[in-house]
Amino acid sequence: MLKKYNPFQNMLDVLDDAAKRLDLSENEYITLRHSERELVVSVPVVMDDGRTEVFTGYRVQHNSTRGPCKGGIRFHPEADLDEVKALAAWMTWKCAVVNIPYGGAKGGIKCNPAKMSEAELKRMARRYTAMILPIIGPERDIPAPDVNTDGKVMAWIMDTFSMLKGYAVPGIVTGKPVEIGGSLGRKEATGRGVMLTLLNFLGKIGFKKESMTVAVQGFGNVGSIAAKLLHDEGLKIVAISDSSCALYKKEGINIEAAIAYSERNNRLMAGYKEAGIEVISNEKLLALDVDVLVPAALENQIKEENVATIQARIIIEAANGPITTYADEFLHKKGIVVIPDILANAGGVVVSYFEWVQNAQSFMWDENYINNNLEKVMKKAFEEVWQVHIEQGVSMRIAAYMVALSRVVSAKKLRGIFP
Ligand SMILES: NC(=O)C1=CN([C@@H]2O[C@H](COP(=O)(O)OP(=O)(O)OC[C@H]3O[C@@H](n4cnc5c(N)ncnc54)[C@H](O)[C@@H]3O)[C@@H](O)[C@H]2O)C=CC1
Ligand SMILES: O=C(O)CCC(=O)C(=O)O
Repeated sequence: MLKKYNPFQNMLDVLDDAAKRLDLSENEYITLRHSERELVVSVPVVMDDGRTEVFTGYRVQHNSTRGPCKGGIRFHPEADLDEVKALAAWMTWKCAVVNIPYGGAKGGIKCNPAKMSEAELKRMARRYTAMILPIIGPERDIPAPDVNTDGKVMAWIMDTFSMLKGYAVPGIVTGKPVEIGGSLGRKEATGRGVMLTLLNFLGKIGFKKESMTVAVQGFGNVGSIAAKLLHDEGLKIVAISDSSCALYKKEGINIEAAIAYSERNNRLMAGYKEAGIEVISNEKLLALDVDVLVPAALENQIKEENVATIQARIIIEAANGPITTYADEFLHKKGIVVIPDILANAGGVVVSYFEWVQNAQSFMWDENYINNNLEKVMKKAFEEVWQVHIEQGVSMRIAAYMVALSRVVSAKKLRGIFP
């Protein structure tokens, strides 16, 4: 029987370690071991067959010291309070590590979107919005897409919030369609940030990117775009997977064809054919002998049970929390580099920040401007983390937490809200 891993406990383990290395007293950071606010809501939905089903929804605000809370909303059968608490805290650290003026939040609804019609999903998203309305707002807490949510869901949330306010409020969500105030480049931003961060890292260690092999677990928004952009940079994507299958091709998969297939096939790769492609198991994908492994699906994918099988030289965490604490320590001791989630996948929230600023200005920036600014923010954050990593001799994860935690603690001191 597999162990149940608690992602919030994983977050606390790293937080305590970083706090110790920063020489923080418990008083200075104890509040950050707790969420500021945790809202659990019942979301009744009339299903297409006339039954009423009551889903459980969450919105957790971990910390708002540095600005309004920010973070995505996921629809997933395994969503629970501990998961959403961890994801909210990771948003606090992520926004601090890239130094954008936000705190951290996250939301979720425990449901199986694969078994729901679009009409049911829409009614659920609207009702959930109404239930969390008292704690969200463009100056308080701004949702965005995450697993199984996208621009369409953000548009429903924006519409519901706007209906209840009586006027259009585009700044209530980010990641919405461009036609209603979304930002150019947001859809690609998380995958772009993953690509930029990997290139920043390769630049430091002097590896040549051309012909490096890559395996990507998860082929949704983040994984498919990271795969496409890494492929465009000359890396060879030899394996991809999603919840329906995992695929391997030694010579490199045709990523554009794979993305086109997934879009036609309800975002699933099962049944995809290409000369020389093999179906493998998800476990085998994680254990492939590749240069770079990109977990881009869910938490706790690399854990005690399978960490010894990992052969990749570099793991870049496109997903939030894909590696448990035990596995992280194991990989560190083995010399496998892990580029941590709060740095590697921060591109999404950076462009969300640009979207929110554009909404406040009622102005639209062009895509080159957005991508160039994203690149600058990601580079600066990488350099800051790298410096701590080298100077303190700690893993990049601990270094990233140290950068983030010192920013949040110093903001708390400045605001005089200590402890
Ligand atoms: N969407 C965004 O802007 C951001 C997302 N993230 C994180 O990236 C990860 C992926 O999110 P999205 O791409 O947005 O979600 P998505 O819903 O677009 O894609 C998730 C993908 O993972 C696959 N998947 C699910 N379970 C799997 C399993 N056991 N094995 C292999 N594949 C599996 C799904 O089939 C799908 O292809 C999550 O951890 C999310 O929190 C992080 C930063 C921003
Ligand atoms: O774009 C955002 O506001 C947050 C995206 C997100 O949920 C994440 O970075 O995990």
